[in-house]
Amino acid sequence: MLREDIIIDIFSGWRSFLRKCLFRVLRVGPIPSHIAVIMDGNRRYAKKKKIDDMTGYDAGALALLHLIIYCMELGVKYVTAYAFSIDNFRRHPEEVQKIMDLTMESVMLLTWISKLRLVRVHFAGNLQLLSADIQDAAKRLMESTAGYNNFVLTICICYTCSDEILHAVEESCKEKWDDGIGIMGYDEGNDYERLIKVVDIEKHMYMAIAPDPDILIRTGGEYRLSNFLIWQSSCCHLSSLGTVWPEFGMFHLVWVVLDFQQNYRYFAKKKLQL
Ligand SMILES: CC(C)=CCC/C(C)=C/CC/C(C)=C/COP(=O)(O)OP(=O)(O)O
Repeated sequence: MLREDIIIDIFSGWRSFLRKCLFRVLRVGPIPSHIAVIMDGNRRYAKKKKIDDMTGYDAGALALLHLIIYCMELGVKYVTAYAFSIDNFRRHPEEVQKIMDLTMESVMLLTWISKLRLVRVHFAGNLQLLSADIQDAAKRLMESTAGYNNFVLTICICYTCSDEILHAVEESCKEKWDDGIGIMGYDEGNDYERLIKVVDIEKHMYMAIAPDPDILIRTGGEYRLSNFLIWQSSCCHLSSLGTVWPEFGMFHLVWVVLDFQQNYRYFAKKKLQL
C-alpha cells in the first residue's frame, strides 16, 4: 500500500506549491520543534466508509506519511507517532499482524525517503517484543540513518511510557552498579542523597533522542494520553481533534499550529519555570 509514487506525488505538483506558500505564511509565527501524535480512529473511519478495519489502518498509515511530509516542509524537526502500544497486543491477532505488516512496509519506504531527505528514523519502545525480522529491519534502518539530522521521525512501537520509565530506571541502576556505585547513599553532610537522578533516567529513556514535544495531537475525539509520552508532556500543548486519524490532513495541521502559536507565550513562560 505504501508506495514511492505516492511520496513523489505528495512532494510535487500544484498542491505542493500552494501548501508551501501557506506554510511560508505560517512560518511568520513560532514553529513547533516537535509534534507527537496519537493516531486514533482508524477502525471508526473504516466503519464510516464501510471498508474493512485493515484498510482503515492502510488509510491511517497514508495519513501519517502526509503528516511527515507536511512537517518537513513546515520546518518541524521532530515527529513522533504512537503506532502500537504494548497493550495493543491484546487486540485481535489479525489486527496486530496488520500493524506489524505496515511497520515492515514502512521500514522499506522510510529507507528510501531517509536517503532522499536525510531523515533519521528511530523506533522507540520495547523492540524485543517484535518478531526477529522486524527487529532486524528496524535496527538496520536506525543504524543506517543515525548520522542524518535534517528531520527525526520516531515511531513508538511496543511502547508505553510506564515501560519506558521502567526500562530507564533499570538501565540507570545497571550503570551505577557497573561503575561500582550503589543506588542510594549519603553526602558529606549526612543528608540523604539520591544517586539516581532525573538526568540519569532521562538519558536512558527511549525518547532521549528528541526534545520534549511542543504539541501532542490526539485524533478521534478522545482526551486521554493512553500511556504515551507522559513523562515528556508536562509542558506541551495538547490538541484533541474530533477528526478520525485517516482524515487528518493539512488544514488540521495548520489549525493545530495556529492554536499553538496563539498559546506560545504561555508555554514559553511555563518552560522557563521548570
Ligand atoms: C508506521 C506505522 C507502523 C504506521 C501504523 C499505522 C497506524 C495508523 C497505526 C495506528 C495504530 C492504532 C492502534 C491506532 C488506534 O486506532 P483504532 O484503530 O484503535 O481506532 P478506533 O478508536 O476507531 O478503534
